[in-house]
Amino acid sequence: MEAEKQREWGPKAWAHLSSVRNQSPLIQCITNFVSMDLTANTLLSAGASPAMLHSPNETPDFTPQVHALYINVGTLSDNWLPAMKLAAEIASKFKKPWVLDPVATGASGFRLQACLDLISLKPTVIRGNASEIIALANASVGFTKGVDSSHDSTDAVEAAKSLANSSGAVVAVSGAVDFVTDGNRVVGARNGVPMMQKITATGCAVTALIAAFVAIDPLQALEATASALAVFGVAGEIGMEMARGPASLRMHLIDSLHGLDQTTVISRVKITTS
Ligand SMILES: Nc1ncnc2c1ncn2[C@@H]1O[C@H](COP(=O)(O)OP(=O)(O)O)[C@@H](O)[C@H]1O
Ligand SMILES: Cc1ncsc1CCOP(=O)(O)O
Ligand SMILES: [Mg+2]
Repeated sequence: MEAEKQREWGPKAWAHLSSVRNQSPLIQCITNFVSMDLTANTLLSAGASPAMLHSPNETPDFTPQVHALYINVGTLSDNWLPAMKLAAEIASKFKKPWVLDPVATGASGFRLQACLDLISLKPTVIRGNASEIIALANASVGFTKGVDSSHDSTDAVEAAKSLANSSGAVVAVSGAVDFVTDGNRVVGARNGVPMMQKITATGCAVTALIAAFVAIDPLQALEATASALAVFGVAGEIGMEMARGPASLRMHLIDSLHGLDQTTVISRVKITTS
């Protein structure tokens, strides 16, 4: 029964990737300075259309036209926060899915409060590493080593369920296993390689990919999120076969994501219901 369920995920993940390629959803990204390049290139190599527009002067015109919005607080500053909140409000008003990456949310009270305020604007999906999801679920500063996690993803499954229940969002915790939950169901995506942690902004990039997958399947956010995480992980695995270290993995990961075919996705995606 479990093996049968797992076999259903490969075609599902392929269907999501194919739809992104066919529909090329427009994704507005309000993201950090570190991640802009990798995020835009990840979206392009998956077939989506990234746009890094963040001015509150253009958000009222632009956000209603996008297929999904991505907000990432990685290099948060006072003047960017109102722009993020405005974009989230407009996305919610126009029923556009939007996705939050709460980078280093436990690092300061300012960052934590910013993320809690953004979560009150009803994101469709929240994706963080284990320390970020634990900090949000506890609404407490601490738990984190800057932008990197000091916990394993398995440590954060209960926190993820609790955050999903309190926020109404699908919550994903990345790590060796990427867990995705709506507060009730929990699935685990078991693709990827540890070297992905040695490239800055892979977390940011996969959250953007989640936004693209949710853009083309907004009513099944859990399935779209798990598919995006698994597909990104498969691209990392194939990239690692050619890489000599983090810098070449970054290049090969993007190439592999661009070149993924049906047979590869269906045979390599590992998603289980836990
Ligand atoms: N130990 C690991 N094994 C396989 N993949 C991993 C591992 N750690 C992280 N990843 C992958 O790296 C990407 C970034 O995740 P992570 O490092 O947890 O996020 P962040 O960069 O936000 O801290 C995700 O696609 C995740 O699945
Ligand atoms: C290093 C760094 N500092 C602020 S944002 C950022 C990038 C974090 O990227 P990720 O969360 O994907 O590792
Ligand atoms: Mg991160």
